Amino acid sequence: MRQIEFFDTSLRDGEQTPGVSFSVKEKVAIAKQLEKWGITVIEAGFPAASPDSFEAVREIAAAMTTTSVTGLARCVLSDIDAAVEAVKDAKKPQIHVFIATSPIHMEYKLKMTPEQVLAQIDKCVRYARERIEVVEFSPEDATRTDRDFLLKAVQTAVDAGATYINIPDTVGYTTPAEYTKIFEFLIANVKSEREIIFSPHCHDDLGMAVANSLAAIKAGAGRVEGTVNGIGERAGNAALEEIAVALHIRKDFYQAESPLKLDETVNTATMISQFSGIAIPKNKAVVGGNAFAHESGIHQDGVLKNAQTYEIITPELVGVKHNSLPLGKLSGRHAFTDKLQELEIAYEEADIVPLFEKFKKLADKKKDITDADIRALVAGDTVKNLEGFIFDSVKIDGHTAVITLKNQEGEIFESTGSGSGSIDAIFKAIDKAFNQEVNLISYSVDAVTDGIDAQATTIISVENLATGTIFNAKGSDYDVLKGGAIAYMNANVLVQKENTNGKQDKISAHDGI
Ligand SMILES: CC(=O)SCCNC(=O)CCNC(=O)[C@H](O)C(C)(C)COP(=O)(O)OP(=O)(O)OC[C@H]1O[C@@H](n2cnc3c(N)ncnc32)[C@H](O)[C@@H]1OP(=O)(O)O
Ligand SMILES: CC(C)C(=O)C(=O)O
Repeated sequence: MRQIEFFDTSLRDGEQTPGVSFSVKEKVAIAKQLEKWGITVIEAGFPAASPDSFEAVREIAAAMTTTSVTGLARCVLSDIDAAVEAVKDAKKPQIHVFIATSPIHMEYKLKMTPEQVLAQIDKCVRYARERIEVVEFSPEDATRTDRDFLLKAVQTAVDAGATYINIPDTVGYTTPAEYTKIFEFLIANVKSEREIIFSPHCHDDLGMAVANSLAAIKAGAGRVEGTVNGIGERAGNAALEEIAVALHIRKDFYQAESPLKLDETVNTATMISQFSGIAIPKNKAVVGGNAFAHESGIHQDGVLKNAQTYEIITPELVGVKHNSLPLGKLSGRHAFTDKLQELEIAYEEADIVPLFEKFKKLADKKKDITDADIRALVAGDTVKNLEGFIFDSVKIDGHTAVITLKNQEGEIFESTGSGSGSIDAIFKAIDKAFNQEVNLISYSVDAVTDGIDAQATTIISVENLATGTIFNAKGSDYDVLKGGAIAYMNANVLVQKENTNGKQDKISAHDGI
């Protein structure tokens, strides 16, 4: 099996992400984590860019024990001097020299002829190689470079002493099939006595950075460049964690493996996200929050029976403790009962159908169903056992409320009330529906779950004016008004029962609901 070298440029190209700037201390901490992860070479910065860039590369070079450290330099002697000075104390120092070779870059940016560019490559790679043994050369914008000129540029660098040839897709322009041909062409035609190692360096402008990098590996590249979480200039670079996991999962196809300790992947990704301030998208491959979450009923059922039905990557592989089956409107009964068991909620088989229906109604309105939601849903469900009315809906129009109640025969009662505010109007509507003398003693609302769409529990105390008995009742819903209406209706049901069955002792919320 071929071992692919992993070259991480999170601290150089990754820091070119608009808005990202790592402190020297952060860079050293990241480099230590990259070494723990198993990265072969860290491009620690562009030493000529600023004193801090230089200092970070110097400190990282001194701190690494097994990982190679390189610094980027233009084909400018003073840049190479700065890079050499910064990496020279590394146990395994390298230098990375680049110059653009595409017509547009040569003519408009460098204002150099192709011959001048070739002469500069020869001079600068030789200069670097006289100072540091391992030199990498990059013909910038290689994928928009004329193939024959690209071969000349690469051959010039190899003849001048470069060991590594990096073929950057600087503007994310290439495709897997085209990039494959470029690598096959160069590998077949570059002449050297020494072993030359080729690498892809891909940007994600067309969303193909990882696919292009993998295509290059398949075509014979022995090293791959990229960043953690794919951070980098514009749309970013190829995400190294995705490449490493793709090699691992599709060993059968790539016949190549990464040196990474994959169970350090999530730790590394989290650190980069925290220090860069760039959040990891939930749906990102390998390290996104949803990478091991199964939402829909058919998937959840499959995963409960055998995780491999819908999981090609085990969460443990990349350092995640376990997968998750978040409950939502697309969940099925298997996942719902699994959650009741996980939360150790006792239930009768007969409860499952009505509880599940209630859960589905809640899930239609609330995106993230949390454990607390499930507990509140099950606790509040006892209202169905009460005789009399079941709350159906509430509509508010200004200070007027229209409530709908259903009795056990399925008959619908609508009642309207007006008040000084929404709650007052709802309670007046319920008073009318029950037509009994009730005095509201206290009313309080508590958020019982997280988020702006959290469920709230309303706790109500009322006095039955006919008997003087105090009743407590509660109601839970994601809609505070509806929760209040349910609580007040529950209290009224208790009052109605007493008026029908004779005087009761004071009834607490738990007794009542
Ligand atoms: C594709 C990539 O990611 S390349 C890496 C990008 N990274 C950076 O740019 C690092 C941060 N950069 C910097 O701090 C600065 O740009 C510096 C210190 C490198 C240079 O700053 P300045 O000397 O002020 O030049 P400036 O950035 O304005 O322009 C770049 C100059 O380098 C030249 N140049 C660009 N690339 C190369 C190269 N590979 N080899 C030689 N010259 C180059 C440009 O033609 C231009 O030259 P000019 O001044 O004669 O027109
Ligand atoms: C310097 C090179 C490797 C680069 O970052 C690019 O071309 O994107």
